[in-house]
Formats: sequence, structure tokens, C-alpha cells
Amino acid sequence: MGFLAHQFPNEEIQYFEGSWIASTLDQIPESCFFITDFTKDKVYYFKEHNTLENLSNIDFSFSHDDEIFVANEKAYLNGLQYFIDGFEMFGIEKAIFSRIKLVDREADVELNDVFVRLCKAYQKQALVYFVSDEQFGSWMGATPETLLSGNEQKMQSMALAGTKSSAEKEWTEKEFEEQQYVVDYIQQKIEEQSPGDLSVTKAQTVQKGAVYHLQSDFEFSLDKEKWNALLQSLHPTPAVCGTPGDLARDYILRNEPHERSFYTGIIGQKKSDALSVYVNLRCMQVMKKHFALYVGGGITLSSNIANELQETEDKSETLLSVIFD
Ligand SMILES: C=C(O[C@H]1C=CC=C(C(=O)O)[C@@H]1O)C(=O)O
Repeated sequence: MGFLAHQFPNEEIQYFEGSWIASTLDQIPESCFFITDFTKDKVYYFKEHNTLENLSNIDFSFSHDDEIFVANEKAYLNGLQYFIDGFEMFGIEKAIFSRIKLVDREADVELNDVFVRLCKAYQKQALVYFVSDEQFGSWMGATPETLLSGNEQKMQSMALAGTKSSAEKEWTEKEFEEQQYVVDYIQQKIEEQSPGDLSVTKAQTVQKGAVYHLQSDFEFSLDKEKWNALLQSLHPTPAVCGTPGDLARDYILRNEPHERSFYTGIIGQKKSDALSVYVNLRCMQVMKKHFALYVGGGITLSSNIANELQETEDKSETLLSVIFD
């Protein structure tokens, strides 16, 4: 049996029991909740059987600890230096490098409580979700990054990048540069679909959980027939992949020591007249004995590896603060 619980921003939590069906992004039903991995090779949509009251007393599927590779901090720093050193040779301007942070999952930490706390903490600004199935184990997250949402009147997207841990810190050129890559990419992909009236806001500082980012918002109108094409071409943006996109994608797949799985994939809901689709950030795989938190950061030639490590620690606070309430 598969499970799904979600809370879209400013909506109620909903809990379901049902089946997760393997598919492709082109073939998922017109109305469904779906999740993909980073490469979009693995796509699952949910077929609901029943609604549930909560996630208590359910026999979920969990991955075993030896199913994922976790680099320690020293290995992450060495890997990141090697990653940056290859940029010039491989023509990479920006790419995201990620790591898995493992924390113990004590037997007395109730998953239902963690999920409800996550929903309360991020009620207004994230898609909070829990998915579970024997095909992929259990995942939970609170992602603040809209990929594509809206309806036949107005569509929205978002360029979210650059991170700082406090409001007082100043942004540097590095963060403006990495966010601008995302703005340019999203703008180009939207314009390729010839929308009416595209507007893009200037980068603004926004707080998302434990960290602050630079965010630009896109608003436009687009015929429903073009939604799927835009969704396909938008992901992965340079907020989770890099520039140039194809090179960065291959570079990430060759150089990160772990599989990203659902982290930085797509997650959300399609309906016949509306879309609400996110990039899967600030998420974790719930293992038998651990929570495996996936966190990464945008790397450019001006990145400092110690600062990047700290940034992944800061981002992991979004989930850690609710696991250990
Ligand atoms: C890849 C992640 O964040 C992205 C979104 C916002 C800021 C980011 C950054 O500052 O690097 C990343 O592009 C992550 O949280 O794992």
C-alpha cells in the first residue's frame, strides 16, 4: 500500500492511502499528484483509494541505511574542491553540489508528529509532503520553490537562489550572479512558449525556513495546451542544476557521490484547469534508523568551500528544527 500526505500553502493537510504508479512525465493523468527524481527518469503518480485521519500506526516502507552513500564532511569538502577545479576545463559557469546529512532517527520520534510540526512551521510558504511506498521508501519535505503554478488566467514561476543565514548579512556579487543565472534561464524558457504579458520582479530578499534567499517572481498567461511543454523544459533550472544546463547536469551526475533520487526532482499536483508544481528542496529520506537530509548549494568559481559546507548546515536547519522539537 502507498501513502501520500500533503499541505499546499494555506490549505488543509490531507492524508491518503492508495497506489504509486510508475509512469513518465508525458503520460501521467491530467489530474494527479506526482513526484519525479532529479533526472525525471523516475516518475510516480498517486492513485487515491481512501482518505486517512493522520499518519499514526501505519506500517511504512523504509530504505535500509546501506542503500545510500553518505560522504563525511572531509570527503564532501574534497569532492567540492575537485568539482570547482573542473569548471574551467568542462565549461561550467555554475552547478549545484549537494550532500546527504545523516541524523539518527530515535525510535520514540513519531513520524506523524514530525510531519504535523513541519506543516505548522511552513503552512504559508511551502508545499509540505510525506510520500511512502515500497518502490521508493519514505520521503518528507517542505519545499519553498515553486516551479510552475497557476491557472488559465495567470501562471507563476520563481527564481530562488543565493543563501544567507541572517537578515543582517550583506549579499555579495556571488549570490546576485547565481540568482541571475536562474532568472535568465526561466525567462528564456517562458519566452520560448510565447506567453502574453510576462512580468519579472527584481530580486528580493525572502526568508524561507531557517535561511534567506534572493527571489524573483514571474507572472504571465499561457494557454493550457502549452503547460506540459513548459513544465518539461523549465526543470531543472540553474537553482538545482547549473549553467550551461546540459553540461551542468552531466557534470553533477558524474561528480556527486550519491544519487539525488527525489531531491531536486519535481513534486506537485496537476488538475485539468490548474497546476501547483514545486522543485523538491529541503527534503529527507526517512530510513529505518536515520533521517537522510539532502542539501546543496549553487557553486561558481568564486565559491568558498567552507562557506558552502556551512550553507548546507544552515539549510538543513529547516528540517532539523522540527525533527527535534
Ligand atoms: C539546492 C538547494 O537550494 C537552491 C535554492 C535556493 C538557494 C540555493 C543556493 O543558494 O545555492 C539553491 O540554488 C537546496 O536547498 O538544497
